[in-house]
Formats: sequence, C-alpha cells, structure tokens
Amino acid sequence: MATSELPEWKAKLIELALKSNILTFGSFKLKSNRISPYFVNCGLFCKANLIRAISTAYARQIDSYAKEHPEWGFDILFGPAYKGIPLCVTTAEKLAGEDESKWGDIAYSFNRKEVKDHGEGGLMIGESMKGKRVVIIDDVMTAGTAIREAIDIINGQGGKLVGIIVAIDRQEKMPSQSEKEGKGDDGTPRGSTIAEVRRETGVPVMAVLTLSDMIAGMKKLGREEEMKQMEEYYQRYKPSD
Ligand SMILES: O=P(O)(O)OC[C@H]1O[C@H](OP(=O)(O)OP(=O)(O)O)[C@H](O)[C@@H]1O
Ligand SMILES: O=C(O)c1cc(=O)[nH]c(=O)[nH]1
Repeated sequence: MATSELPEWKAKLIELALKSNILTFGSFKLKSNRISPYFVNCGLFCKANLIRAISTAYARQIDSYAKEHPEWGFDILFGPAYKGIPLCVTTAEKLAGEDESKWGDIAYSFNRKEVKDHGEGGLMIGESMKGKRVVIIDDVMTAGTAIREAIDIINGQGGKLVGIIVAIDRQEKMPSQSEKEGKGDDGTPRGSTIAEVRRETGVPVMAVLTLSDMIAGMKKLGREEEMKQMEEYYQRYKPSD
C-alpha cells in the first residue's frame, strides 16, 4: 500500500489511540462479518483529554474543508446512535471554538435506537432536521451499512444530506452478496465503500484517518508486526478503485 507523509497531528492522534487501546490488535468480527486483525473502538475516546483530541480533529477537518470550499456549509451535525452521539455534541462545541462567527449557530441532532412513547416522544433528540442541511458524523466506515441507515433517517426527517465525516476510513471494498449472507468473500474485485457512498450521495465524504495513515503511524513507531497484519488484511479486502 502506498502511504503518504503523515502530518504530525495525525501521528500524535494515532499514538494516543494506541496508548488508550482505541486502536487494538487481535481477532475481531466486524459488523460486515469480516474478521479483522485490528479494531478501532472510538467508544474509548471517553476521557477528557481524548474527547478533546478527537473532537478537535473532526472540527479541524470540517473547518479546513469549508475553507477550501467557501460555497459549502451546513446547519446540523447528526451523530447516529450510539457512538455518533458524543461526537456530534463535542464536535459542535469545538467548531464554535475554531470560529464562533462561522460555526456558532451549528446545532446537533441524534437518534434513539428505539422510539420513545411518552413525554416529548419520538425518535430524534436535538435540532429538527426539516429543511436543514445536515452533515453526518460517525466513528468508523467499513461496509457503509451504518452510514446508509443514517442517510435514511435524514431523508425520513426531511433534512438534506450535504456531507459525511468519519474518524476512520478502513479503506475496504464493498461487501459481496455472499458476505452479506454470511458465506465469506467470493474474492471478486469491487470498489471502495467510501467511493461508492460518494458516488451514491454526491456529497463530500471525509475521514480524519485512513488505514494508510494508521499503517504509516505504526511504521513511524517501529511496530512492524502490527503494521504487517494491517497490510495483509488490506491486501485481502482492498478496493479495486
Ligand atoms: O460501515 P459499517 O460496516 O456499517 O461498520 C461500521 C459501523 O459499525 C459500528 O456501529 P454499530 O452499528 O455496531 O453501532 P454502535 O455505534 O452502537 O457501536 C461502528 O461503530 C460503525 O459505526
Ligand atoms: O466494521 C466495524 O464493525 C468496525 C470496525 C472498527 O474498526 N471499529 C468499529 O467500531 N467497527
């Protein structure tokens, strides 16, 4: 895999993820049924310094995309349950810290996994999406199932999707029909999830870190064995595009 020069802030974030067991190694079953030798548990960005590090990284990425594309903007950060919930709240706050005049009116929204049937009731918490421009913020994109579910919620709420940001793009190919049926990959070449989601939605899809970034980070830290495992997994599920 070709890896580009890793900016210092990304190298530091990877080091922090390793130290906090957010990036771990072993054998993990993914939502897509694939078995991965590495896993990124963004639920462990749960201490004050880690929350600050990850929300700052999302906010920087969003702010720098917005600077390069002045015509682009949004009203709501939508964090799908569960791991998206703290992300939309903390990143909205960090955006206001980046530039209050530009981002001070950004609202957050998240869903419940079950509909509440008393009190205010319903599925959604936070700002109403009706007629608003919405950016999805989530943790990891592998096969894109979680992102597609989030897009359905936005459409159902009358919002307009204008962007997607995740912490980690695992750079994997779309799952085959046989994988969806639990029969394993049939080995056919397919495009990347992120490119397919971009093509389907026509909106920018950003990632704070990609698998290549993480491999470059492991290399910098001299963790050759784990780096090799990531490379081998990449070779197995690498996209054709
Ligand atoms: O791209 P995909 O193949 O969909 O996989 C990635 C998603 O799967 C997991 O979420 P999960 O639905 O398990 O919910 P959680 O936030 O409650 O962990 C993970 O947190 C990602 O959001
Ligand atoms: O694909 C997944 O299910 C997945 C992969 C990963 O690295 N982290 C995560 O939370 N989910």
